[in-house]
Amino acid sequence: MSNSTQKSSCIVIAIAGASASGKSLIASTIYNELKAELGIDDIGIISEDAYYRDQSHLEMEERIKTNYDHPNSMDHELLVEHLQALKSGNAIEIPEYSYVEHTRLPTVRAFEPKRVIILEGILLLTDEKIRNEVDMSIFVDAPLDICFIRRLKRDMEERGRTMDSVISQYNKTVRPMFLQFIQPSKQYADIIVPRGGKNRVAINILKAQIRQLLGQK
Ligand SMILES: Nc1ncnc2c1ncn2[C@@H]1O[C@H](COP(=O)(O)OP(=O)(O)O)[C@@H](O)[C@H]1O
Ligand SMILES: O=c1ccn([C@@H]2O[C@H](COP(=O)(O)O)[C@@H](O)[C@H]2O)c(=O)[nH]1
Repeated sequence: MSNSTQKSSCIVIAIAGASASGKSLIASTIYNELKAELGIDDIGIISEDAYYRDQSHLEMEERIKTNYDHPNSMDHELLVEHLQALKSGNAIEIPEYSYVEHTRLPTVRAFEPKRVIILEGILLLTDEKIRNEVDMSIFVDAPLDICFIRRLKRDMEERGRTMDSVISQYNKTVRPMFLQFIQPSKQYADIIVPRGGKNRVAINILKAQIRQLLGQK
């Protein structure tokens, strides 16, 4: 539960888990289904990936070497600042990130305060400062081989990667950082969702819990 000292009517849900475990799919399913009940202005999704650090000062060959699965690659300070601003009723500007350029774009996404904010990202639960801002935390638990197959397909189709580059990054950083940081952060989850993004029973339970939290605010 949230340790935040600010009194807020905003509920923050964190969805963590391995890359390609189904976090975005669960987030967008909950968003689409609850938006019909709550209204489009009352629920929103924030991706932790938007908070990868800006690397525009680095050459491309340096950017490619960054370990994007280590907690230090994320600007969690800015994410915490943004969550606190939203809870205080202030709008924020979320950075836009390019997986192809490996840096922030010059554009931002304006985001108004909402009653429900769904955060999704691999490293969210590794950071106590983020955990303190969260009302309910979820860990999506899909087998790593399945995640790898999904990631290989997605990164080649959507993120401009070759098969060799996906395999090399997976062996060098994605898998080791999952084992070192992401998997142990499962201990901080309130709910563990097996099988990834299409677990209907889990999604219904999560929606019911969000409604209950809203009723308590
Ligand atoms: N349970 C599932 N069954 C089949 N495909 C899935 C399932 N969950 C996710 N996917 C697909 O796998 C890919 C990665 O899922 P995504 O939700 O984007 O992962 P993440 O946000 O955890 O990186 C997407 O193409 C998504 O549609
Ligand atoms: O420039 C970048 C930034 C991130 N990544 C990889 O993205 C995943 C996290 O995104 P998911 O949508 O949760 O899969 C992370 O594992 C990074 O390795 C990247 O390759 N390049």
